[in-house]
Amino acid sequence: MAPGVARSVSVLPEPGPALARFVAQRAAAAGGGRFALGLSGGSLVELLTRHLPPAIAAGPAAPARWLLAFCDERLVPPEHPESTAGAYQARLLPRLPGPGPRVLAPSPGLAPAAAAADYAAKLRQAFPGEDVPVFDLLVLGVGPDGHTCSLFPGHPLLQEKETIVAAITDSPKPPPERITFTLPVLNAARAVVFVASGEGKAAVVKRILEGDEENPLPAARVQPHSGQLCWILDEAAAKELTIPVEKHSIP
Ligand SMILES: O=C(O)[C@H](O)[C@@H](O)[C@H](O)[C@H](O)COP(=O)(O)O
Repeated sequence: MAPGVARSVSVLPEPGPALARFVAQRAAAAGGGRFALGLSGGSLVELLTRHLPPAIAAGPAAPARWLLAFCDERLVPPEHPESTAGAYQARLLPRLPGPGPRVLAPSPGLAPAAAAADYAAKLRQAFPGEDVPVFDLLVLGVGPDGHTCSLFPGHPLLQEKETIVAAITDSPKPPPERITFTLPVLNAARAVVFVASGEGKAAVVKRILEGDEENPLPAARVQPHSGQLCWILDEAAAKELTIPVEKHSIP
């Protein structure tokens, strides 16, 4: 693990409520300022839809001061069941107390390279003066192959150092055409939390958290330069770990 990164690993019977509390706590810590939050898709949509509204209702984390963006997006119409932004907008946002967050979503109907450029322009506008947007919190998932966002093992995008949003047209995880934050954005965040559940993730979680590979998996390359890196796992995803973990609590 990169020096200086404060990493915590929490193992809980059910990661959802803990993740929601973590997001709510970080949002509340933003005080009266903006809270810039990036969300990934997949199983996180249901997890956050179910658990974030009650966690927000209980505290001072006002979504009206949030900037909500998506760490990657599948290039399908917003109403398509595979659309990450579409899923959050249909399922999570209506359950947050109004007025809701400012949403930064990719523009639909563009070709991959144009969609990436358009989303990067939106980010630059939302983070004026920042070469690389600095999010307060990024919530990421991890695939069984170690991908995160739409950054896949062995893909040239892992070497991307300049652009903040890249297009991929050969995603091994369907649909094939996507856009994604690049590693510079992920590693600029003040805090990153990964969530992984289920036995199917146990082997890759062990590789990422305990391995020291010459060619690290994409999720293992997420080492926020000045921030906090948290992993929230259920017992099944953590079952192959030998490192010390926090049981039943998050930092
Ligand atoms: O839109 C996506 O596909 C995600 O951003 C992707 O990176 C996801 O987080 C992982 O594939 C894990 O997905 P699950 O949590 O559903 O296993």
